[in-house]
Amino acid sequence: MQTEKVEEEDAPEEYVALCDFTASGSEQLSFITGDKLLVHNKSSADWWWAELQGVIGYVPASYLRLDGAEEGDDASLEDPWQDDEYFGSYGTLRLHLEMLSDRSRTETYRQVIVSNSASLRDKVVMDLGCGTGIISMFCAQLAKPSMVYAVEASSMAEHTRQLVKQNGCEEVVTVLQGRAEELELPEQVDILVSEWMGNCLLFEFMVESVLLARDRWLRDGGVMWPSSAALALVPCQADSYYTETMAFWERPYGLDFTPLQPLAQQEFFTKPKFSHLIDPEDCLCAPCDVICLNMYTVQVRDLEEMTGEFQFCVEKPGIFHGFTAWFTVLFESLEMGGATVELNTGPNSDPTHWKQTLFMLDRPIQVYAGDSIHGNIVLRRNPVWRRHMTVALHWTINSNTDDSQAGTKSFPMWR
Ligand SMILES: N=C(N)NCC[C@H]1O[C@@H](n2cnc3c(N)ncnc32)[C@H](O)[C@@H]1O
Repeated sequence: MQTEKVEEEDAPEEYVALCDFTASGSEQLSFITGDKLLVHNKSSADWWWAELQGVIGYVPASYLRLDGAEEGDDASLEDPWQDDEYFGSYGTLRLHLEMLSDRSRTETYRQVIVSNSASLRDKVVMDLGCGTGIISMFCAQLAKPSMVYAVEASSMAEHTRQLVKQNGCEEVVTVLQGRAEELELPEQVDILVSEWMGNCLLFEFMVESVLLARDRWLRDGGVMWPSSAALALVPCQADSYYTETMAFWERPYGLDFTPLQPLAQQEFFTKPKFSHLIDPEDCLCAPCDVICLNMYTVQVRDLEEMTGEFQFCVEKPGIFHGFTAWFTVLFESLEMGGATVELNTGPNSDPTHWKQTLFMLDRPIQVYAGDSIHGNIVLRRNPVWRRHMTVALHWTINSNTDDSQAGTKSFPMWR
């Protein structure tokens, strides 16, 4: 006898919060570490529909663990650094091809070596996260250091050894495979050079490895390349992105699809848009540096939460769709008074593979010349997923034309 399988509505499951979460929109649910949430619907891998003390909303799935499960039970929490996935991705050519094809990035590092070639003579260098070894081979070809330790944790290292030999650099360059902060070097280094910057400067948090290696292997008076880093921010228009992802639903093929707009907002505006190429014309005013890192003094603990204030004066009327961020790094000269080299990934410089990062507000706001937009940005490192962070923006618009408006929004990157 055929019995009809009755689809049981999945009974809600109880999860416990592993860390605090601050909602960035009315459809999300805030909670604090230890809160017990009832998950009613795992609507996507990243966001679940849950209830806390009678209130319902979206919550980030990665912040939760099934109640009663032990720390070790959750395989995905085995490695908060996600090293297998992370170094696995760098064991293939795709990302190295992208980085090597970025001429602005790669030529800047070459220029740093060339303009310091005399001072590099007889120096000991560490190239942290050398990838295919391009920076190390620039050192060996364009200067005469006594030794370059090319450190690479991914399986690319074995190919890097071959490239070093293929290019006649094996006398100077030693490739070491492993995490830089765990490796034993035979000596301290005079220069720690690394290309560690991620989207929005910090994503991947490879910078933590650079700081740990600095503390362990850079000799007193040694040089960090980059020497400093700054995150820039600007209020901006993003009309084409808004039109493509939100306005589109107003009259597609003469139909009214506006009921999908809340979904579009959740899907397209909840996370930052990486690889955004902002047109300089879309900047509503001059950018400002909101976070600055001195690579000699910044500490790993400082990376947990970084806050930057901003005060913008709108230079032209337009639509305030959101904020765009990018970074600049500086390479100080080895010679006193020598020229500093800059790598700027902003809209007025040669484009790089990082492009810029766009943070879309939930709703566009008309602004006028003379309006002020002030507030702050908070980069909060994910307490569970150590390569991820949340970027929270708080702003107030004071206008002579309109009533003042205030807003706040948190963007997970990515967990
Ligand atoms: N955003 C970036 N510039 N990523 C570059 C990352 C490169 O450094 C390597 N890498 C990242 N972290 C480490 C580390 N702690 N130790 C050694 N290599 C590393 C990674 O395998 C890749 O080849």
